[in-house]
Amino acid sequence: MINVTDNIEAKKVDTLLLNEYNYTEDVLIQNAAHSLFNEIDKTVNKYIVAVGPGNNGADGLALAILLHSINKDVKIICKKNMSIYHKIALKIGIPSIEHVQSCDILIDALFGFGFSGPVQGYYKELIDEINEKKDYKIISIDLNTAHINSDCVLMLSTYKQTLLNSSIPKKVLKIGVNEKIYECVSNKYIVDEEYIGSIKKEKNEFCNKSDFGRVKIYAKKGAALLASRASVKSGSGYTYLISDDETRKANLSFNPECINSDTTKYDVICLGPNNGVDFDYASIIYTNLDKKMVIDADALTYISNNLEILDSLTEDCVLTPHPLEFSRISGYDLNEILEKPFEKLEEFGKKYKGTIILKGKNNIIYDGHKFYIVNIGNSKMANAGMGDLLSGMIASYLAQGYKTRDAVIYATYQQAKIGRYLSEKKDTINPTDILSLINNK
Ligand SMILES: NC(=O)C1=CN([C@@H]2O[C@H](COP(=O)(O)OP(=O)(O)OC[C@H]3O[C@@H](n4cnc5c(N)ncnc54)[C@H](OP(=O)(O)O)[C@@H]3O)[C@@H](O)[C@H]2O)[C@@H](O)CC1
Ligand SMILES: Nc1ncnc2c1ncn2[C@@H]1O[C@H](COP(=O)(O)OP(=O)(O)O)[C@@H](O)[C@H]1O
Repeated sequence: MINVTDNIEAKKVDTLLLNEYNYTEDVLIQNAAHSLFNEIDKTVNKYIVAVGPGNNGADGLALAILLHSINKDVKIICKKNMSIYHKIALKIGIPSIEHVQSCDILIDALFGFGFSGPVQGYYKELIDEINEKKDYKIISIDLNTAHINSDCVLMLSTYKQTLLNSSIPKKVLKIGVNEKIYECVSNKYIVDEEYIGSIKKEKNEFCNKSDFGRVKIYAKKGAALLASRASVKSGSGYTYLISDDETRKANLSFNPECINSDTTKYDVICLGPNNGVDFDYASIIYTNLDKKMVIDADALTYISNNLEILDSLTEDCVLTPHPLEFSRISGYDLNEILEKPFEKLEEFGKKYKGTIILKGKNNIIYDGHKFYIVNIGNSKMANAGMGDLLSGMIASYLAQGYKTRDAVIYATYQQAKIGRYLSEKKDTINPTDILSLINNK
């Protein structure tokens, strides 16, 4: 998985690599430049590198030197940079220009994580000029310098936290440092295919349906159909729906594999999708504390009026709020949650047991120790019922024996991955579209 760092953590990584592991700035800059060089489009000819005063600028200069080595038409705009790469660039004849000219790619190597706003004077004027003249593609190194209209950001070594809220295309490039080294600095990770592959459970040839657990869902209306169908399709051995007559009747034709009656034998309960807020969730929760539990939607609203329930939750409980539901159960201000989701989840997670997922573009999963971010979904998925579907999927993977945290990660990733696949074909992605593709190879 890829570590996520805010600016303070990125600086700590820098210090750690230099002081504890004996890397030098030059080794890191060289590694960064080679990774950038490998990634950058070399089918075009004209490049301009806008160079800032620090190491972000040095990365840009080292890249310019590599582009020059393969005879590309590369120029630099550099008012000041004390690194050796500036001297080399000038010595080998890379032209230094003062104003932006026509080119194919402009590389923004002005500022990285060492920047602290606002930008004024010379750099402000240069940035305005870069944005104004734009007949080129702008590629930013590590972070897009304030207000630059970047087309792509190539992050170095870690995912930069501020870019979680940006829709600019981006990629993390390795710079020859083992990711485990970052673990003592950051506990935030972007979930990737590699991690999903490592937690995926394969089915034993001699298995039986009872090996894949029993899910009992308390839900009503369309939400009940979505959650229970998602549980069935994600592979739980048995799914039971506890609901009203009308819903069960509809479920019979929509979801024939689901069992429309109660059971005393089950491993997981999923509480809440459109189940009403006047239901007695407290007694179900208190009598099932030995089971795994997914608490969603109306059950979360009920808890916000019965907060003492939070104290009894176990490590095997999953809360699945969207930001407003999280605000209701935590008492935190909604804007504060949106601005500082990690801090707020940590504050909440230190008080109560279990795993929580804060849903949205960035699904942030916190298990009391680490944050796992699933950010491959898209806004076409923002419509009612998506959360109900997710609850059913999480319950299903819990029943199949996934660790609590991993069940949430696996379900969220599968849902978002289908959403990503469908986004190429559709403008709106409904939960039923996702349902039809759950478990497809
Ligand atoms: N460790 C790693 O993982 C690796 C990191 N690497 C690279 O290093 C980058 C970080 O480098 P960095 O620390 O030198 O900071 P950087 O972003 O170049 O800016 C600092 C300069 O900007 C100046 N400045 C700041 N704000 C300003 C303002 N508002 N207006 C005007 N000036 C302002 C500031 O001035 P000062 O505050 O010192 O007066 C200083 O001169 C990182 O993003 C990545 O690209 C790679 O090389 C390889 C491995
Ligand atoms: N902008 C977005 N980008 C990606 N995924 C989104 C976005 N908005 C919502 N989602 C997904 O949709 C679901 C929203 O859940 P929720 O708000 O509880 O929906 P509902 O209550 O209608 O079931 C989550 O799984 C989330 O991942």
